[in-house]
Amino acid sequence: MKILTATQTHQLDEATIQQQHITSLALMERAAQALLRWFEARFHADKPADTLVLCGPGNNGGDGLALARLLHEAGYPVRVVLLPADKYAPDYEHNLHLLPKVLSVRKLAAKSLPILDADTLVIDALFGTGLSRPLSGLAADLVCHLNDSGVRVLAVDVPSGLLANAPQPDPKAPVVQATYTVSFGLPKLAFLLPQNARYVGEWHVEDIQLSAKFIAEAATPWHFTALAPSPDVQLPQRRQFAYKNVYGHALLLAGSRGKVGAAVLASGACLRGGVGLLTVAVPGCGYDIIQTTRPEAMCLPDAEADFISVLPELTSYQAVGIGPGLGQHEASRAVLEQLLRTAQVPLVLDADALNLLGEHRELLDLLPPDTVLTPHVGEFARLTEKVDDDYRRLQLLRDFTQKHKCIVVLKGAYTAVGAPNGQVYFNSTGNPGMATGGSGDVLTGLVLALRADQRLDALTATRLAVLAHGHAGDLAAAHTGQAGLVAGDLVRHIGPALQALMR
Ligand SMILES: NC(=O)C1=CN([C@@H]2O[C@H](COP(=O)(O)OP(=O)(O)OC[C@H]3O[C@@H](n4cnc5c(N)ncnc54)[C@H](O)[C@@H]3O)[C@@H](O)[C@H]2O)[C@H](O)CC1
Ligand SMILES: [K+]
Repeated sequence: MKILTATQTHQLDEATIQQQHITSLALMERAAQALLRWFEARFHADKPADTLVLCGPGNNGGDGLALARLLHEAGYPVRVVLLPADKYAPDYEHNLHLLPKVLSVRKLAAKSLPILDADTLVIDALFGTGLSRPLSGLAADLVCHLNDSGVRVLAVDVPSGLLANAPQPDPKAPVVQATYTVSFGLPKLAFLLPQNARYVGEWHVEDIQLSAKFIAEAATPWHFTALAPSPDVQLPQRRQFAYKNVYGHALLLAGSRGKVGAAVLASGACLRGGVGLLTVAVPGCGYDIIQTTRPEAMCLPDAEADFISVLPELTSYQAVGIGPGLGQHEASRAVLEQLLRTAQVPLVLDADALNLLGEHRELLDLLPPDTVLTPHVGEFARLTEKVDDDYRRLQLLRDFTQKHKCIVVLKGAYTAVGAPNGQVYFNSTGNPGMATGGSGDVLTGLVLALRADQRLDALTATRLAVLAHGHAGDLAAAHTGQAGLVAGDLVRHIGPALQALMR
């Protein structure tokens, strides 16, 4: 699913109107109907005692007016407050005239900000994608009043004051802190960034049949990898007569004294990820552990007891993963360097392999094309630079993957997969329960399994692994709850998660 800019979103509206031979007013009515559908599904069981619709002067306000009418017709108690302006959008004017006369409609004045009771539900239809400058004056006062009141807010399209796809030009200007945001057609980039979570709240996208042709042709680096209604990336069925070579033989280098658990988790995920064969290279102290916990895997113990010091001979493998629990011993750094210099097969680098790269950045020039790196934000900062702004971090991600021709999985909520051509794919699955030790090791094992799979290209394999990892987390959390989720639960749910991604 593509993510478009505010400008492209306006063009998309125009294209929809032209291609479908409808008026802009009819498209606004569709948007309002979609909002009503969401509203009824969410609130039918606990109807708000009071719904206050705040309308700005543009089409976002027009959506609000149309929704106020529909809510009134559906029997909800509704009040409307209008933000005064020099000029109003034509469809706003039209919907204002369509409001039933019995509805309470008043123009906002500085001295009479609306009274907000705890059980009021506010609909924020002040500004949408047409926001052209930070909020000021009466609009800013109203938004501060709203945020201070602590009432529930449903933002129409975007929380007012928030730009859809760019950082806030004035960090001091207020932005609506919505409880819910209901948007149209496609998600907005702003929804996916941690720095905006407190404004966006729980977000949803409602279909309003926007032009599929325009969306297909639109150029954008941003994508959202959805699981439903059908997965954006799919795993081919296993063939009845396929040999295990099709699924590849993977080599995993992982573990050091006290961190052999990382090797256990990553190897479990690799096996559950459908790899044909798995060999795990561990320090001597990990031999019995791997042989006992993962009898399906072969094990190569290192001569050193506590860390990995020798790169195994590589000719039998279709993919190699390195990093979980590896430690940062100089001998292990040398193994990493030798791997980067000699490997002829896909590589997956995680955890301490990334920390070693960060410490020895000259090694970045050795990365073979399509190598997959799986840093969290801290590890990514060590590879690039520390930044506070999420938009800036996304730019660094695109620069890094294009410069090094690699794939970076930037882990977090909405994990971003950056491709060598600069495209970025945000993941839709997963939950906060996955912020727990070992979760990343599981992802590494799963990426490794799918990189060894001879049927998949590098980007598809990586996106599939990220989608399945998050889905496994969602399936697991349904049993354990988020707090009770541990990384081993993810491994156990990889099978069903991959099954849901089957073509
Ligand atoms: N496909 C869709 O997404 C649809 C979207 N719709 C809705 O339309 C808005 C976008 O409407 P637009 O008229 O372009 O912009 P806004 O309503 O967001 O605001 C424009 C309005 O406000 C003035 N303005 C801008 N910034 C400020 C400011 N900081 N202070 C004061 N005034 C400001 C500007 O000059 C204009 O007058 C979209 O979000 C959807 O909600 C359609 O209804 C249908 C389909
Ligand atoms: K809004």
